Amino acid sequence: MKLTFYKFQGTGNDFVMVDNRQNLFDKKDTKLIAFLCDRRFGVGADGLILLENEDGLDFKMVYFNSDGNESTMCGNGGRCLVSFANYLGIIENSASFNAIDGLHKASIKEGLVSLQMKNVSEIKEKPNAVFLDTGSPHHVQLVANLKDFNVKKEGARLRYGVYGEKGSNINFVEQIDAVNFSVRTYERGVEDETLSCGTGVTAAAIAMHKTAKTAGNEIYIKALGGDLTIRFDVEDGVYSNVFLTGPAKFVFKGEIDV
Ligand SMILES: N[C@@H](CCC[C@H](N)C(=O)O)C(=O)O
Repeated sequence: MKLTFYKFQGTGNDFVMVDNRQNLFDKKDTKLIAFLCDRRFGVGADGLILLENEDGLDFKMVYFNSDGNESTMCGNGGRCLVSFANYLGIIENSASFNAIDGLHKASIKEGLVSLQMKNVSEIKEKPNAVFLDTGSPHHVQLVANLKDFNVKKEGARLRYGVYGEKGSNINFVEQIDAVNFSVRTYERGVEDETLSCGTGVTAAAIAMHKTAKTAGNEIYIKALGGDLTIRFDVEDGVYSNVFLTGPAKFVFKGEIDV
């Protein structure tokens, strides 16, 4: 059987997209999803996303990591899915959709996709790191000389050593100036560094504000695969109106034997 797929990327975080509005895709087929994400034998991606119907909303997002397992929210994936919905003609420049962490609103302007993320209030400050959930769990840690930092080795050590089997994504951050930061992320479920992680840079921006490394509420992040902006309001320790903005682009469409 042939499966039609679409490849999208957001700051280098790349995804296989499948239009599953007819519900034909077997979500329990972990091996198939891992195969489609495999960079040597399949299409190649950090994750796979199904676009499905949702009553009263534009669509529903179902996200799987490249290991084939369904996971929690993916910020760059959500932005790419909005771009995909626009490509399919389901939406024009705005969208409301459901994901595993609830309702998301998004807009497309001047080629950039802006996605509203969940509110964040529970933020755990540890001696050398911050842990918070921006739709997915994130450890955020400042390091010196991020460019030469061994993200894969240290990320894997913390992911399993501190957070166990359930795990966490691990973000390493270097401050550039008052509102600019560089971030590199080790993603669970990919079990490697990716070029960018949307929920990760959102977590990094909030963590930097919470620990007074910045007083800004518009933070600019350099990921390996490109630049992202995070804006938020904060009142009584609650971060709301959190928006993640950046490019989300169509790469190619294809068919694969499955
Ligand atoms: N790349 C994502 C995060 C995807 C989820 C993550 N790997 C997990 O399982 O927690 C993003 O852009 O947010």
